[in-house]
Amino acid sequence: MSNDPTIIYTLTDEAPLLATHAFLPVVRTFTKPAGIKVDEADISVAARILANFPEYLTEEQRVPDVLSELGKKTLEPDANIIKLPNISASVAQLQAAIKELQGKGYALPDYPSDPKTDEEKALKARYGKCTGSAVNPVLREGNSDRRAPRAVKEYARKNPHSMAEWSQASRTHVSHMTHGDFYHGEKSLTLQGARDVKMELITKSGQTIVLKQKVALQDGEIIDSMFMSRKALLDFYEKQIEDAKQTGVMFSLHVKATMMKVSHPIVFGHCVRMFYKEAFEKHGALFDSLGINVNNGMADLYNKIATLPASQREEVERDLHACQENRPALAMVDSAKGITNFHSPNDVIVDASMPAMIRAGGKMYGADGRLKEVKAVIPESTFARIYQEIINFCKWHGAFDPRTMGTVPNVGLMAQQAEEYGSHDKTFEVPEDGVANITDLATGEVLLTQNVEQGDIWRMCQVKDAPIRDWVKLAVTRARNSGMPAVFWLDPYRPHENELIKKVTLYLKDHDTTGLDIQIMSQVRAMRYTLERVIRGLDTISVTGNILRDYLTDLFPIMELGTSAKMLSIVPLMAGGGMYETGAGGSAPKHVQQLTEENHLRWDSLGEFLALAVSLEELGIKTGSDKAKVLAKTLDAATGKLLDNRKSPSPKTGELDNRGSQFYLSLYWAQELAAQKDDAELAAYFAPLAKSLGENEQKIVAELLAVQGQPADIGGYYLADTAKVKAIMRPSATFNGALEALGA
Ligand SMILES: NC(=O)C1=CN([C@@H]2O[C@H](COP(=O)(O)OP(=O)(O)OC[C@H]3O[C@@H](n4cnc5c(N)ncnc54)[C@H](OP(=O)(O)O)[C@@H]3O)[C@@H](O)[C@H]2O)C=CC1
Ligand SMILES: O=C(O)CCC(=O)C(=O)O
Ligand SMILES: [Mg+2]
Repeated sequence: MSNDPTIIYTLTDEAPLLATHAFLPVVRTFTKPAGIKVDEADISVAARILANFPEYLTEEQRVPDVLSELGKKTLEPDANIIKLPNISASVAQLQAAIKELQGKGYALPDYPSDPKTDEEKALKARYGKCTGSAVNPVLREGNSDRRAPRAVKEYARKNPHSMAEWSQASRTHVSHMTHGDFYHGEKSLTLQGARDVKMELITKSGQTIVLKQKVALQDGEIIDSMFMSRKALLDFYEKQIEDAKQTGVMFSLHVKATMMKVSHPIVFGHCVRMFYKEAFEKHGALFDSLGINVNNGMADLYNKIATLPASQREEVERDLHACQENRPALAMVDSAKGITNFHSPNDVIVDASMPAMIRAGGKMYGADGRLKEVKAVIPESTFARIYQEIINFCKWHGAFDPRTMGTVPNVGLMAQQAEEYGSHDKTFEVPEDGVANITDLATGEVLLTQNVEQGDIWRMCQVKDAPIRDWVKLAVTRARNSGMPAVFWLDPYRPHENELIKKVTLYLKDHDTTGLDIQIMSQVRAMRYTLERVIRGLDTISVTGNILRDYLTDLFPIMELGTSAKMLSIVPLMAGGGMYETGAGGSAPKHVQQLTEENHLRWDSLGEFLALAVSLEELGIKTGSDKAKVLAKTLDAATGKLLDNRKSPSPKTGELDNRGSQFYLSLYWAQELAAQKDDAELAAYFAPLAKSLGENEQKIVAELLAVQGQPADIGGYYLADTAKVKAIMRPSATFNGALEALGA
């Protein structure tokens, strides 16, 4: 290994991966004269599957466990990682990926959706490592700093995106549980001294079932024990479904089955079964025999009944339709294709789906392709209330105006698998009625206890002390650097957050906060306070736990900028390194479809441009490389110019797309470098590129546009053919030649 300063660039999935294949040669061309190495780390879902099953593969097919290696790298002070959004796979996506890999000659075992033997159970658990949010928790060894850079905010002010109107008469609302959910029965404590604990269930009959053998806890760590009652959840669903039917609004369920990969598929499945109650009662045995698990969505059911003889299948379909007749209309994910809210648990992901609904004036698409008012069902009340508050606000004040609204950056507690998002290995569907205890392994002392019933979802969450200290420090630093007030969204009535408040109050004393406006407010008050400021054009930092970090960093960017893809998303790693995420959004599967059908990639790499500039700046500071700093400064200027000149990708085929936008970024970056006075060597180095790209602008754009309008074959979805992707993503011989002239 050389000691050259290195940026590690992740290769992920779908649209971001496609864009990366075009962008990496640009990055390498520009960083080369500063002696910066750019390494690749393939953390795609396909690579993660292959890394997990070496014994099924030939020597040549095996791949190293890049994700684990990258996870280790985040603990080193010189880590500099650009992290693109990756697929957090649902079971259906996992199965599709396995099928594609098998078809490509990788002898992977089938996914056992209904495991019977111990061997099958072990296999399912092994595949489980590749599902859900399997990447981010491994890499996020730091807290989160997400904001709209000034240039991006200014651009949005000058070029406002569409915002639908809100009516005061809108019947759209949020429904959440009012008892029996995680919020209402939560217990929490801060540990005095390190301990090892186990999670056990003492059943009514006196039997002890150890659900988790050992969790090693640190001194000062906050732990919570909470459960969701199955009975309360089912009652809640029944009432909400009926209420939507009676009042004539559409029903839509919003969960986060990707990040909450154990609990939310169960929460989702109960809703689907309740909606189709009569059909499930009638055909329960048949569904079991087919191995149907609606925790994976109705898509799984329809796929499995397709194997039945026609008459039997038709009967089931008739019964499902009969249920629909008596139930409210469902919000659609894709009305043209008849895909409902229940199709797959990861089709409606709450952090993005609720803001999209609010932006659309509180409406979602119905089966007839028209926008309609909805009952947004978010069972867990813990965070659902913020959405009702913003809905109330919009009904009263109307839609937000991107031209005048203030900005809401976020400082989020995230490090070391903080809070709910780190709780998967400590989440259980309770097998029998009993008492669920978190018990000290050495002394037998019961730390937290809950009375639970069969089918309840019980979990333990943790947040370590060091990440909390770091989060408070980051909040103070951001408040100081931005001059904005900072609000900790913490609710003293929630046991966990009450423990956090104690620590926040204490750790704030470690810092000089003179002249800063730092407050602590419960979520609903914090939302109201922030929104009152937002409509007056005032900025407010939200300082939140992990879930609200996720929710708010889609919510506010989608209102302010139209998308969270334009966010700067930094993870200052606690060990001293940095990870730079690109935006806050996901990988938008429909973008790939447009590319393969029409050879147009609408994905906007702006988040990547912003991330790279910060990555270069940090690398410059840490390694004392003035050249890296110049690269950072000029890249920022080029990004500003890209926005001013409106060279972002268009969603429409036949217009400038991701590739065109990358070309303009390269042109402006080269021009900025050639024009700057800080480093004469770099100016001279990039002058010829600036000239050739400038002179050939029309020709390159024409070459890039010429390929659009026809299908493009990338040789796969989860494991595309890299050579094909590179050829498709780099169709301009003139642009490629100009980069190659500098040795790219
Ligand atoms: N950090 C990560 O690794 C994350 C990964 N994900 C994963 O991404 C997938 C999709 O998740 P979903 O919740 O639908 O969120 P997305 O952010 O992918 O989708 C919401 C919408 O935002 C727009 N969008 C997002 N990013 C861009 C971009 N760079 N350029 C242009 N438009 C963009 C698209 O809208 P339109 O085109 O209509 O304008 C898209 O349909 C899932 O697999 C999820 O797990 C999700 C969030 C973060
Ligand atoms: O890891 C994931 O699945 C999604 C992450 C996410 O939505 C976020 O961090 O904003
Ligand atoms: Mg998110």
